[in-house]
Amino acid sequence: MNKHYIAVDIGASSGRLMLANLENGKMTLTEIHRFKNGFKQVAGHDRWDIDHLGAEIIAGLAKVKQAGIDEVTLGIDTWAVDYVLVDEAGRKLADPISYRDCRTKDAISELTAKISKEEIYRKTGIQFQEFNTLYQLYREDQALLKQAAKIMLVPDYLGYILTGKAVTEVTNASTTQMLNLRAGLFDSQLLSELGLQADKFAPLVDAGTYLGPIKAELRSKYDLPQVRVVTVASHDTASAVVGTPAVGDNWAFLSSGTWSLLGTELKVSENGPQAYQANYTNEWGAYGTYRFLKNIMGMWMVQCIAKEYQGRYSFSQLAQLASQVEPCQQFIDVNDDRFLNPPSMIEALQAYCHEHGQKVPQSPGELVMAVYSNLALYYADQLSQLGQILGKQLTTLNIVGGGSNVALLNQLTADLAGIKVIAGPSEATAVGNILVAMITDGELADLPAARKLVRDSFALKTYQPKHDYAQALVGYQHFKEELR
Ligand SMILES: Nc1ncnc2c1ncn2[C@@H]1O[C@H](COP(=O)(O)OP(=O)(O)O)[C@@H](O)[C@H]1O
Ligand SMILES: C[C@H](O)[C@H](O)[C@@H](O)C(=O)COP(=O)(O)O
Ligand SMILES: [Mg+2]
Repeated sequence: MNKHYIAVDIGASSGRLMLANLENGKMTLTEIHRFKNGFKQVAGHDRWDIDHLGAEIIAGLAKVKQAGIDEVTLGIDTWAVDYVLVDEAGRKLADPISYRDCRTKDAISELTAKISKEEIYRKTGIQFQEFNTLYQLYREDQALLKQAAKIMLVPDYLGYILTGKAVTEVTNASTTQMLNLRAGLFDSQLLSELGLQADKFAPLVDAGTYLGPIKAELRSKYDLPQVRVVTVASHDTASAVVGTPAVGDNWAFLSSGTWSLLGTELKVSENGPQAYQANYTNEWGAYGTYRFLKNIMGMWMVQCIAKEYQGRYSFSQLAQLASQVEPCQQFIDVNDDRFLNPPSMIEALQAYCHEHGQKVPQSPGELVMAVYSNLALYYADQLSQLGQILGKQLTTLNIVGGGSNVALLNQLTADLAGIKVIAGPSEATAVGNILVAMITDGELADLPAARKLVRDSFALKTYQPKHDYAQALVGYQHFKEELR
């Protein structure tokens, strides 16, 4: 492949530009640029620094040019649900508010007093999370919303500032909980509940749509290569699923990053009563698929612990400390709302254990093992529920993302879920981003061919169940019953 592909993958904790090369039927990824992401309190809300993210993309592209590459194809994927309000002149009206901001507290109960949860789920098939765009817009500053010409989801906004072209890519648009499954459009009733018209959003496009060239003024101002921007599966989890090296039909994925997104890929959405009761979501995937998944709190909890130790321990050091601690010494519902954005994760974990009569973790290793153990218990529980809802026997769990680097957690998950775990690639999101651009360019035929390339290119590790945690699993079920 004499073409160069760049993935811009911006997760909640970090962003990266990854350069792909294809030789002898194998893809290699080179990290060109990595930068921190995160939100800060600005003007009364937790906000992302969207200009910083734009500047880091430019900085990464300048490095590509300095490396002697004059022409690239680029895709952008980021976290979901959050948006930028843009005026008629295309200027942002404010920095985007983070989904972890408290402004949407109790918004679901308020909005669903007007239109029932059952009706919203029948229309959209999307999980109820208070941070969904639907509730953010419901709580948005109405004057600012009126002043806005367009609502742009974060990756679409970043594509817009690079090219001047505005679109709304569907994998990420589905996370708003405003897309109607049957119509394939923003639902008119939900829009009217918000006092919005459909043209408040740019036109919907499928993943893999060519967006346009980078603006000439950016190229000259920053000495950048020629850049063709393709709107890929712009929800990072959608790209992660594309990049999952799955084979056959009985597989589940765990996109393990700031969030743990556990689910499987469907050809037809599943928004029946069982899925509704279990709060599973039908986020749209690339190529007409659906990502039937559940959000689990994820490595966010470890990120917070690491931050509270002022970065004294790297993530691998924390995993090493955790490996010296017996697993499953306490039971914690990792999806308890208190863990979404606590002032102190350590205090939240310890208070939870006090309240529920569980052994209180104290040391860094005990805290991280408590998180790993209860993430793995939650994964095991959800895999069982996933199989029941879909009536299928799931035999393999593909773990991708940064969390797939944690051998201890991969093994614990295999043991507790009694399932084969295949770990990697850790940068599956970036890989999936590039695969969609390659399919658009005709460099790859389709999704199965793309996933074969992933299997042929990246070292994957397999973990078979080998330790018996029957007692912990029984204890966890009792703990869950007590929570009800
Ligand atoms: N070598 C490692 N050892 C332990 N944990 C790791 C390692 N590498 C990554 N992680 C975990 O993966 C997380 C980052 O995953 P990543 O997919 O990059 O997140 P995101 O895309 O949400 O920014 C870190 O917060 C950390 O918990
Ligand atoms: C808020 C959403 O649920 C979140 O964006 C999730 O869908 C996601 O994609 C998180 O990706 P990370 O790479 O930040 O874990
Ligand atoms: Mg990510």
